[in-house]
Amino acid sequence: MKAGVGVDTGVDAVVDGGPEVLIELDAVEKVFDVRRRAGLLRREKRQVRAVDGISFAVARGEFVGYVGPNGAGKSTTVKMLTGILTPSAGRLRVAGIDPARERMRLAHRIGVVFGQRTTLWWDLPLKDSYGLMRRLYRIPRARFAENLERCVERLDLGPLLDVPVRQLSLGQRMRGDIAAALLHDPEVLYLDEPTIGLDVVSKAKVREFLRQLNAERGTTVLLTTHDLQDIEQLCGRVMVIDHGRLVYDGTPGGLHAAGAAGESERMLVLHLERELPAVSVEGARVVKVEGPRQWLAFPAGASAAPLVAQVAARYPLSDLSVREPDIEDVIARMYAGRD
Ligand SMILES: Nc1ncnc2c1ncn2[C@@H]1O[C@H](COP(=O)(O)OP(=O)(O)OP(=O)(O)O)[C@@H](O)[C@H]1O
Repeated sequence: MKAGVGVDTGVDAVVDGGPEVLIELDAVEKVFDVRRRAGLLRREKRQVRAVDGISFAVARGEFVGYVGPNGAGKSTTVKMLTGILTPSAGRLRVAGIDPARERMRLAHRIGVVFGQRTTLWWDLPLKDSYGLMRRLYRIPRARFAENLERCVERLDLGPLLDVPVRQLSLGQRMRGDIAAALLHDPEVLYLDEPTIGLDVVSKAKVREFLRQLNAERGTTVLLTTHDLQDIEQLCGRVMVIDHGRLVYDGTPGGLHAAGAAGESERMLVLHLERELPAVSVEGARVVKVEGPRQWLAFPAGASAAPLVAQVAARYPLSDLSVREPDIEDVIARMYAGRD
């Protein structure tokens, strides 16, 4: 492992009167048995080691990013943390509870938001879903009203309360789901891709809400995302998992340093009015041309403004966008930096 890419379980930080540990994994493994057809009659048994000996501790109030490439083992970890899956080996505790053994008791202490799926009732107005949540979790009326009011106000849900969930846009539905996960005051919130597919305004709204939730209420958050900006804007700590193993545990800044083999780059995507040879712009290089569209890479730390000014002055520009580097880019560079 490259120097600076240390894996610190964080356990040291919590002994003797340190912050309270809320999530604790000790050498946790999850192995799936997969059967696949290997001929007409034969079936082959294969094992997939989705989580391969992971140890970490998250203290109360931390906002932690849990990232990694597709298939790295993130969802499997989160499923074990909610009690949906039982670890094959190792020890796991959330708020002192063994999730697989006491899933229902744990449900009162945690909130879960899956970006790709909703926990809301599809045909019911948002507020009816919330009413059902209140009964399901046996939330006292006064507390429910207070929590709902805060979420409605801060997530701009007021005009949406009477709208059936299936009529909500993705961003509206996501805000609705986040509120639903918080009505019972969970101490821990797991968020799986909460900003995926959202427009810039909705992303900003969701991030600001989560930031406040963590700062004001001290809710501990474990965030799975492919969006580097989620990590940079929200997380004090980021853990990178790959092939079921923890390969980085530290600050988001340190992640960049670990991936410093090549400087992080952003992409300026130009839509020209017609097909042209590769443009020539100081401070950026053309990496792809596709019809009237051209992709220009430039250092992530540099401003896009002078590049846009140069292009606009010299070429027939009809539209443009800037693509941020994503977590995969950074992780790929992290590996490239190792021998
Ligand atoms: N129920 C299952 N049965 C068999 N294999 C599984 C099962 N669930 C996950 N896997 C395998 O375990 C590995 C880790 O999957 P997991 O869904 O945890 O990854 P992930 O990091 O969440 O990926 P993504 O970013 O794509 O959601 C993958 O190889 C996946 O195919």
